[in-house]
Amino acid sequence: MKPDIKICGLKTAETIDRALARGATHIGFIFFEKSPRYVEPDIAGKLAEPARGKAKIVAVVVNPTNDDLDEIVALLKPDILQLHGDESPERVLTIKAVYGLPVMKAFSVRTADDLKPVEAYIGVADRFLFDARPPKGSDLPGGNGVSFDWSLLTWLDDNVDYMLSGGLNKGNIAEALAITKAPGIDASSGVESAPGVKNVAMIDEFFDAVERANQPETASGS
Ligand SMILES: O=C(O)c1ccccc1NCC(=O)[C@H](O)[C@H](O)COP(=O)(O)O
Repeated sequence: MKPDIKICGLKTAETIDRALARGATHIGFIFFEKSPRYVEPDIAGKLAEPARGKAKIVAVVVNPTNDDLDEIVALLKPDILQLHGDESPERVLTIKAVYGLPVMKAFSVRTADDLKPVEAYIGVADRFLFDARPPKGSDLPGGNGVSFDWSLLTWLDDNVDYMLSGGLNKGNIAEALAITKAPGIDASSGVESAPGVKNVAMIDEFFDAVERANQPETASGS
């Protein structure tokens, strides 16, 4: 089955249009000021308008305060909040109750142990996003362009709904999907020509690679 496809860290109308035209199911805006993908909430709100009703608008936040969320929710009107920090299950429940929005909880993965905390969020978060653990020295909790061992996800129960993330690009997405059968995928650096600079040709190439990976195999001899 074709996975949901999220293009994250968008900052321009041109790249949002291309992601939508190619069938992105989710578009993400980054509200982490140190990121080269950071956008002011009011700008993100304007950029997101063409996507409304076509793709889910995702606000990516890291350990947000209530004031942060008040502003982002008012100006962006997201469909989903992606919590990409150390938010506890209790904090996730509070955020869901206050804002009435589904939450996608991100986890940084390098070893099997990194998946143990997931259990406490089952039935709490609406979806998970499994990203690679940031490399040493990185200031960014996400958007580092590095992958993790995808086979770690094969233990997951079929009813754990998630997006696979971390260093996905046109060259590795077929293998990532073959190993994980992920119900959703997320790409950022892999469709950028420089940190924070999305590239329409690379967006096209990524979607082309996903389409190729999803073509049914033709029976041999037919
Ligand atoms: O992308 C960022 O700059 C970022 C900063 C702070 C928190 C999260 C961030 N990204 C979240 C995402 O969903 C990215 O798409 C994900 O980490 C994958 O990024 P990449 O490895 O570059 O494809």
